[in-house]
Amino acid sequence: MNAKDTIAGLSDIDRASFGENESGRMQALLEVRALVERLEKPWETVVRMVWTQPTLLLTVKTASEMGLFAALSSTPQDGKQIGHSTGADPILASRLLRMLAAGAIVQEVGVDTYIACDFSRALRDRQGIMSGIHHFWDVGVQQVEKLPAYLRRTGYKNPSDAAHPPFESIVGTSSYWEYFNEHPEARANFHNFLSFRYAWVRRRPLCVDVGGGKGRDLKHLADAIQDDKARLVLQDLHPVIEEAKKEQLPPQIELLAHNFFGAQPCRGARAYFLHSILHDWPASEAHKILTLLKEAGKPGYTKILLLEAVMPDRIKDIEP
Ligand SMILES: C[S@@+](CC[C@H](N)C(=O)[O-])C[C@H]1O[C@@H](n2cnc3c(N)ncnc32)[C@H](O)[C@@H]1O
Repeated sequence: MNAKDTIAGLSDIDRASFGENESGRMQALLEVRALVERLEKPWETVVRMVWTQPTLLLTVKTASEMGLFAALSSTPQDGKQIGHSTGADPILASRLLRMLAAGAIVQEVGVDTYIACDFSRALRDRQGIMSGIHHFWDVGVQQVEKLPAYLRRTGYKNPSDAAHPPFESIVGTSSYWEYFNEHPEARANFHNFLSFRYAWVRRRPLCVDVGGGKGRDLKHLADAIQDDKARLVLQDLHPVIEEAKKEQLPPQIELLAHNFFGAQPCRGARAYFLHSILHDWPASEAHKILTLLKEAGKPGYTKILLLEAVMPDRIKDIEP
């Protein structure tokens, strides 16, 4: 097959090509990323990292706040019309729309003419997937800016003091969770964003989701097992549990404010589940969290289930 045919074949592939085959879709994504790395020249890679991606990110943030995604529809409109309907300078609206079209976030259908696409429609909802972009502004931007200087200052010592993490010096509070106590809107952005993550589902009659956020995983578990007698317990810090109460979770999910550095009140569970918890803590704190769960569990019966993204020793061993 020549290069032209190969490229034509690639453009026929999209998410729908894989149906329910999630692993096939992930495998294709890894292949495509590897293809980009093989094709890109170093200059192009750096441009993508320092210009294209940050610019796209700030354009999406600005477009959301301007109401630009809400102004788009399936009827083609030019930048001027869209600018007028949002109250923005039409020239600025056109410039942002061109950037969004280049990033495949809106669809360009003619010169300076655009329509909404599935992704831009999803971005209309401030509490939807867009909350991830706002979350990055809440706590990500400062880290991008200040972490290199922090590490330089500390002589490139691996951060392992849970009481004084880099976050404290960069953002000013001792942890994300402290920061969220002082900024409930930032906490809402974080948990709204997490609600979109893939869910963990296993058939177990009793599960305590430790640091389970607003209950996304337990809700999927409850839906999957369809057993309203299964006792499922959602635990997180008090303010998060208060947020979870607004989520209309299935009735068999009990909500319990609990700090995982204290003795586990729910004893002898079939499973204690920790999704993206341990990576937030140095080894000594992770050890403490697990020890408390081990003490609460029933020997030979209880399982502690960890779901974490783990870097393989070699990048080439990444599994979809
Ligand atoms: C990265 S989030 C993961 C949330 C959820 N498991 C998920 O996968 O969507 C970490 C969670 O740990 C919670 N958390 C942080 N410190 C905690 C503590 N000391 N006790 C209980 N939960 C805590 C946070 O509120 C947050 O919901």
